[in-house]
Amino acid sequence: MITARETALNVLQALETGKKRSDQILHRTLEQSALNRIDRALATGLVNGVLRYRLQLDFIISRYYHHKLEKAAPVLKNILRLGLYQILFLDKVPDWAAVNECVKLAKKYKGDRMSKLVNGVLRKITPQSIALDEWLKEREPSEQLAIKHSHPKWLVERWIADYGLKKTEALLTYNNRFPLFGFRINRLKTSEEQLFSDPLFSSAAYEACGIENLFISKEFSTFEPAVSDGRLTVQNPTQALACLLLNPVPGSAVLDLCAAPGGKSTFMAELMGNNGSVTSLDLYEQKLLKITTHAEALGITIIRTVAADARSFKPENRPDAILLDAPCSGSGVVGRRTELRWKLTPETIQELITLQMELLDHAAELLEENGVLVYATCSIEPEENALQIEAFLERHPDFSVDPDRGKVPEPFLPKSGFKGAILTLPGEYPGFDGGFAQRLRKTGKKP
Ligand SMILES: C[S@@+](CC[C@H](N)C(=O)[O-])C[C@H]1O[C@@H](n2cnc3c(N)ncnc32)[C@H](O)[C@@H]1O
Repeated sequence: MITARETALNVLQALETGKKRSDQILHRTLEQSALNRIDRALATGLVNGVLRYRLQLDFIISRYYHHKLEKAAPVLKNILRLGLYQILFLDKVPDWAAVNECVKLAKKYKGDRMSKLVNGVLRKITPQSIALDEWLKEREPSEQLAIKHSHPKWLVERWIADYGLKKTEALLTYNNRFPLFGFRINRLKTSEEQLFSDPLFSSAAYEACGIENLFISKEFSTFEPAVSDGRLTVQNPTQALACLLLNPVPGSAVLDLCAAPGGKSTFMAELMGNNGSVTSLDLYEQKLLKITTHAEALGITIIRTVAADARSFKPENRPDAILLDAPCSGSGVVGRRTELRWKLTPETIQELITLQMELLDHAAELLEENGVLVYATCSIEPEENALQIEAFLERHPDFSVDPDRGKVPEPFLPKSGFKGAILTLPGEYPGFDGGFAQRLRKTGKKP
């Protein structure tokens, strides 16, 4: 029988090739395993925890492992990380049990000599023996934060430069918390009152988030039946803010240029009372199927999907409004996507900035005078957000920022000088991801 810890090790090993995402491998592995619900949760927690805390775990292990950890076999590194993660973070697992399991795994995968080594290293580590602050005190602040909160140093340096030390530490802390789920109530099918009078949800724990018809909760499976039958959509409130900023009116024609998996297309159709048209475009046909299926469950009939490249798509009729929810670094959702922090690089951000620029330029061509363009990302990098817009406005003097706040509730607007843009940092409001949205209008005025 393969245990939860061995399952976690197998998933971590499968990830070493770097091709697949951890949630996909976990899902497939757990589907084929005979583990019970509790052990599945343990395996999932171990994989997510080890991936998130990798930098901190390796830093601590290196103080006890008297060879070069970078040169150790991946399986040995992953066993040591699994052991240390349990010692540091899992109160319910006695340290000796965690160590024994890891020693057994080392014996099975690397033989007697390595199992002795794992035993020797892990037995020396206790939470009391770790003096992280002391070990880090000579290092520069960005490196201290990077290791303490297990994020790449270059990203921490960027955030300190953009947001200062205090806000950076707050968002790093938030990124390591258990991510909350956002849910949107489908007003085409139900109301908040009706939904929560359903006995299925009468004892469910949830919290209002300051946006009408949206709430957040730790529980996903409790609300799953209402997601399947179309009363709810999983959507983080930050994502909803972009649609509220666009505020599509019933009867209008909206073009959603990067639409899959469709969270924003379906919300816009709901805001329009299922009256008008939403053209949902994405590069990948396969991804568009999700929009069609979910729109059907929601009772939405005004969405038409189109597989095309948004940099060259020509609609038959010009839309009244465009939403461009561009591909981005995702630096605002690092807490939600377990290994994203290690996959991001300054080079990938640069490539995305170029793609976003091309998408914006083509979107600009598709609008009539007076049309509205909302540009959105789930990034908190100024180069993908405010600076991208600044450069766009220089290239397109026929566009202006539009200070119409649509249906965005007051508390989510900047404290002063609203210029059509909303930036949310991860955890700035409980449960909110990081993200950006900017409302622009094609005024047609050229100097
Ligand atoms: C941030 S996601 C959109 C999320 C979506 N708006 C939602 O709320 O569910 C970006 C999407 O852009 C699509 N995409 C990337 N490059 C594209 C292109 N050149 N043309 C059209 N879609 C593209 C990706 O397939 C991806 O689904």
